[in-house]
Amino acid sequence: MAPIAEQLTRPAVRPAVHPGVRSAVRLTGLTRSFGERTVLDGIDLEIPPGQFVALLGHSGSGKSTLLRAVAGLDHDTVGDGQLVTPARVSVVFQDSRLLPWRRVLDNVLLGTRKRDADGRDAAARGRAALAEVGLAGRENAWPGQLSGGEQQRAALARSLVPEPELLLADEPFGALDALTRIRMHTLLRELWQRHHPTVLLVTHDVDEAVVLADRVLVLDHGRIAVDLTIDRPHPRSYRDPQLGEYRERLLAALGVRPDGEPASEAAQAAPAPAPAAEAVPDRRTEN
Ligand SMILES: Nc1ncnc2c1ncn2[C@@H]1O[C@H](COP(=O)(O)OP(=O)(O)OP(=O)(O)O)[C@@H](O)[C@H]1O
Repeated sequence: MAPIAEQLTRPAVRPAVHPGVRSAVRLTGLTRSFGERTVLDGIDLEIPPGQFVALLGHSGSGKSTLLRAVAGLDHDTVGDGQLVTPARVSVVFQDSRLLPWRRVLDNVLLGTRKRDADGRDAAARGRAALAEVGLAGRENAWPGQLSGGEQQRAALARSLVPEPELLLADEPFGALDALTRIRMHTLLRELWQRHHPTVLLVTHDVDEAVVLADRVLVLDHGRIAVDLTIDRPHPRSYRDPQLGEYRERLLAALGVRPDGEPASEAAQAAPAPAPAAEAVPDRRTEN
């Protein structure tokens, strides 16, 4: 066995990349620790190409750690296990991470070659991505001239330019007001429909998870404690009673009553209140 000092500096296993293959995300025995604390404890998970997955869990349960591992960004953890991801991966965070001294189009094109392998002009792709997220005409704006929601739209546009096979999103709407968040749900689902990347969305918001995702995972004590298929067609509405059932199951798994009280204090489970509804349109009809 390696000495402790060596173990502590042993880098986490990097994702193996399969270029050119529209591959699944595959985690086998994934373990990640910070010092003595094991945050991910032998996670096995397979996500087929094109699936939209939401990841829920209590604060500190390791959601971001899992996402960072999949993104290959977990430089300060130690770990083990196997990780296979597609070649083209984009990440969107809670803050847009736009560079304030670069105009919006330049931000969207950051790190992109002027022409891609097929000879397509990057600037044209950047403009098209901005148009897709509703920011046509804002190419020359400074990030500081955009609202919070617009900045997140620009971050989504930036994530689209490399045509990702896997889109990782760490609470991308967490800092937005409720109405903007609902609009962003619609946008994200539309972008998914059009480009069909595999999506792993970290969120605290059970409603966001059930209205957007086709599969919801709950992370607890370093393991996937719940793996739930949301078998409802799109467009979905928060008012859908069957979505309400999924919501209650997930809240129960998180130890929360539908009225927001901790489950341990629940003498009786109260029925779920119906939140303000807005359909998330989706041109595809799913079974
Ligand atoms: N760089 C770090 N050094 C030490 N501990 C860390 C580090 N990053 C995360 N942790 C710890 O790992 C645990 C999981 O953190 P993580 O950010 O993955 O949780 P999370 O589920 O995403 O939480 P939240 O929902 O609050 O964002 C936490 O206890 C956190 O304190």
